[in-house]
Amino acid sequence: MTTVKIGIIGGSGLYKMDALKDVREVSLDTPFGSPSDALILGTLEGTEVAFLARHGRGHHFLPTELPFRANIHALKQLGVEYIISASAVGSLKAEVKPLDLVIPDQFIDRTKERIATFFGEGIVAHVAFGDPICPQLANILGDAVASLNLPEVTLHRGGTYLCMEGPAFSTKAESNLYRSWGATVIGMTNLTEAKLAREAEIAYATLALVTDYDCWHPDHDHVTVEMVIKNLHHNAINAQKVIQETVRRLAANPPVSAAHSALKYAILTRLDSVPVATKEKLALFLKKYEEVEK
Ligand SMILES: CSC[C@H]1O[C@H](OP(=O)(O)O)[C@H](O)[C@@H]1O
Ligand SMILES: Nc1ncnc2[nH]cnc12
Repeated sequence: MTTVKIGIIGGSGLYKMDALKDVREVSLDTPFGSPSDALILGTLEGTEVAFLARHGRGHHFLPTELPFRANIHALKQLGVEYIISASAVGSLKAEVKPLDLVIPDQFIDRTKERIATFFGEGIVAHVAFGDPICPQLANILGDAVASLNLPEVTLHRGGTYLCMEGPAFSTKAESNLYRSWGATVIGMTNLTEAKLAREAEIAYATLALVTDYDCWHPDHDHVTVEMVIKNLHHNAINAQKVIQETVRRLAANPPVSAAHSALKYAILTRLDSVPVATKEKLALFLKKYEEVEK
């Protein structure tokens, strides 16, 4: 199979990358079911990348229904070492305006109905997640945004992404609570994805595209899908420019990331005592450590 080091996960409003060349589709199966859609392989700035529409190209999956594990496993199967995620978010701070770009460096978890690990069924692992976003990849993403001088867009490097369950948007009381916690933006997808990427030893960073002020701002209407879609169109154009520039920089200088060895000290279970079926399911993640244990 082709090896692809850079994966792109497109969120709401980013269902394809127009600049991709030599485009091919691959439908992959995984021990965790089927990914959200076929993976789109192609070259961007001369570098082979894999693109996946997080909710499917026709936006079929609720955040809760997303096959997060299959998506990350499928990217790992291709050889992906870096994931650039693009996501629509609401702003929880006055200075972070719709159409601004945020590169979060932290998460707060308010999800409740998701499986956010590949482990279990006879194997226990606890990955470090104090820095959930790869700082090196986030820097490259930030530098790419800064170099583009996008009109009317402010870049915010760092910030906390509060990940809620959805699908309904927040109540005003919730939105204000998250503001009191210091959260910067709110969305429904990225924390789960970042955790699984870490377990899969893939460096992960997010380009968060602000579409609204959620429902807390006294001078702005409460978020609606109509509002999000209107701003997403503009955001999707910016997102593609940023991703293209990020891929160019990343391919020229791929950084070493702590994420690439996240499992080194995380697995508590002796691999020779793991049930065969579990070992087979996780073979893609464990093979490098099995050789060490032998
Ligand atoms: C369309 S508004 C809510 C929807 O948008 C965000 O999606 P994504 O993170 O995939 O860009 C948010 O998380 C919700 O899923
Ligand atoms: N206000 C909001 N809350 C949750 N997810 C969002 N995605 C875009 N805007 C959002």
